Amino acid sequence: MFGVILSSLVCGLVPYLVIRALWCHFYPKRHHLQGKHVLVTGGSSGIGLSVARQVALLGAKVTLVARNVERLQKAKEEVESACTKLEGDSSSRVQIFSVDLAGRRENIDTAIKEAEASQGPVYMLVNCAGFSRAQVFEDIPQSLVKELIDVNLMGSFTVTQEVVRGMKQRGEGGVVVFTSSQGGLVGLYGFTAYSAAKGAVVKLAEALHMELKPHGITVTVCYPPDTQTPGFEEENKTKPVETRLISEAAGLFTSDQVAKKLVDDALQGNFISTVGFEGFMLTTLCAGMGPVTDSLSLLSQMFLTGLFRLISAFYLWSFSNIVRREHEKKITAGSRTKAECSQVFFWTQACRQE
Ligand SMILES: NC(=O)C1=CN([C@@H]2O[C@H](COP(=O)(O)OP(=O)(O)OC[C@H]3O[C@@H](n4cnc5c(N)ncnc54)[C@H](OP(=O)(O)O)[C@@H]3O)[C@@H](O)[C@H]2O)C=CC1
Ligand SMILES: CCCCCCCCCCCCCCCC(=O)[C@@H](N)CO
Repeated sequence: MFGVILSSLVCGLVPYLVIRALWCHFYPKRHHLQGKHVLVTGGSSGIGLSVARQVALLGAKVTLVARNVERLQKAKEEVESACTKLEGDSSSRVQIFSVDLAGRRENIDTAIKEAEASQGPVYMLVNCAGFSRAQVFEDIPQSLVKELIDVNLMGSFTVTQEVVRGMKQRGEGGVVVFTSSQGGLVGLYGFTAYSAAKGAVVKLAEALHMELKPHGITVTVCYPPDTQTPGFEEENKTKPVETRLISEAAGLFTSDQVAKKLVDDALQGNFISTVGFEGFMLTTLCAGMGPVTDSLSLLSQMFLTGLFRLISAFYLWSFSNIVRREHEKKITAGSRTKAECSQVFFWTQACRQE
């Protein structure tokens, strides 16, 4: 009986996913970017840089915001050279601003005002600036918790506040994108501080979506899995083995794959954007009472949540196996060291006695 239900669900899933992929591809876009101003925070590297390249290729004027000036300059050249085949002067297409989004609010406000003064009002804002650090709970210094929240949550909050004010006044609609993470939907080993910061971004986006809907401004949240970027390389230098093994369950993608899906979803006005089958299952399962932006996603959530909850139990079981195995390894290694220590102890004692 259970087998019949499960196999019919799985058989239904394949054609459904094909229809879904076709729908997403051919569904008409709600927003267009030709000649519009797109501001990308974290646009000098990784996912943000890929987003900047994609929107520039769609004819947008782009502002990149980050701290390091050399990386910004290099990113500007990269985006401009990607656009050489487009009509018009590509050198005036991209401008850069060096601002610390975890820093003083006046600097952030001034940069946005200057960016709008030269490229026109921001039509699309992509909050991509952020970082992650994985560490065991009790080892995380307060300063790191604060920094993770300041950059990932408060940075997005402040920039969006400033941009949305203008968007609402003009009444011409717009797009706001937040970058959370799959680790913002499920709390993972090593990500106590990071998951908290990225989870908060999701709730900020849900509430803002409700406020902005009557103004024709759509909100999208991107939930990337592990993505090959300089930020990811940095995270890997100190990441606990448990975090690495668990995260690997959702696969590894390129920043172009994540950015392409992000831009497609944002232009269609979809609230959720993710890549990969695990991403699809996770965002469907965790839809909760998030906004309904397209009927196909609502359908998946209605019919697949139960099945995906069951599947999640298997994933969680394998995750706890990873954690237990690593825990046992540490205990064995620990007791071996203790045994070695005591051997050394006896040996030195014996030497002393001699
Ligand atoms: N790569 C991954 O596996 C995943 C990434 N994400 C999220 O996607 C986003 C992009 O990540 P990714 O492309 O990997 O990161 P990168 O480190 O490659 O790029 C981060 C960008 O943000 C900028 N930035 C960081 N801190 C600040 C700050 N305080 N003020 C202004 N700009 C800042 C960086 O420039 P500069 O340092 O010069 O300021 C850089 O342009 C992040 O929010 C990340 O958490 C989510 C899930 C997975
Ligand atoms: C039906 C249920 C399906 C469940 C699938 C579960 C898969 C969970 C894996 C979560 C991966 C989290 C990666 C976070 C990456 C990240 O944010 C950092 N790399 C940032 O740099």
